[in-house]
Amino acid sequence: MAAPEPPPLSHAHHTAPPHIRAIHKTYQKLPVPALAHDRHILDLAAAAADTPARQWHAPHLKLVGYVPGLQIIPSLLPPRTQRTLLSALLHKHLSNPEHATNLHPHYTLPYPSSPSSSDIKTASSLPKTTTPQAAITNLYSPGDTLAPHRDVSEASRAPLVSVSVGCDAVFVIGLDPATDSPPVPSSPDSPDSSAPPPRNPDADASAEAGERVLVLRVHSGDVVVMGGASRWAWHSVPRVVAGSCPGYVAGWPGAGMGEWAGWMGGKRVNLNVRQMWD
Ligand SMILES: O=C(O)CCC(=O)C(=O)O
Ligand SMILES: [Fe+2]
Repeated sequence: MAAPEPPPLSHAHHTAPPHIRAIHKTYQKLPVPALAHDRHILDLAAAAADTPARQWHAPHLKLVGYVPGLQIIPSLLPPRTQRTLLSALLHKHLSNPEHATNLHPHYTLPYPSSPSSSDIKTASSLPKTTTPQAAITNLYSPGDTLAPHRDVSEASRAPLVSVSVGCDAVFVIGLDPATDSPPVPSSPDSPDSSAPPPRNPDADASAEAGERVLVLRVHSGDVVVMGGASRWAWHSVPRVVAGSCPGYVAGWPGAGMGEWAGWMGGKRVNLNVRQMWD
């Protein structure tokens, strides 16, 4: 599904539509225990543990209906690849002062040895829909949020590829009925239709009003691909869930890190891969 025309760069300054801002606020404030039971959140890991009732789960699931073109690939990166990716990002690339980040003025860290280039190659075996020409590394702690926005700075319509490592997060994504054209329903034969979206009466009512929003719990190793109409969709991260980091990430990078041991146990890293030009 090809993405529509990119919005003009000036749209980077637009404010998110009210329904996206309202949903973002709701999940920013929801108590942690309530998150686990919230019936609007699509949690593919929970669904996988509950397969008979949730036949729509598939290893390479494409969801259509709420946000067309959005692809969610649960657990694409195996644990070893996630750890290699962390070493490549945090020890090799971001440790280089030439890649000035907002962390550099505050920290001088002892870095362990960098992964070899063959390890990095393995870590970058991501969907081939996008030629990686730029990437953003977002580093979150519980309490951090990413406000609703659209990524409109790229001249290419190629999908955004978003990789999660560490603590779980709530990811909100939706279209603006005032400016986004209505989604094209998929034909019964299209691969997208193999996975109907979960039923949710409230969400259906809001979807009828054109307010198509998906609230997703993303886990370590998941990859979200924003192609088609979802390429220019509004999205946000209202929540990073404390205490949800898997042990194999919390234990990275291993022994000998002194006070930094276990540091990743309270973090989420998002690698947002982009193609800038066609
Ligand atoms: O952290 C995420 O999952 C999303 C990051 C994002 O939307 C961005 O970097 O533009
Ligand atoms: Fe974004």
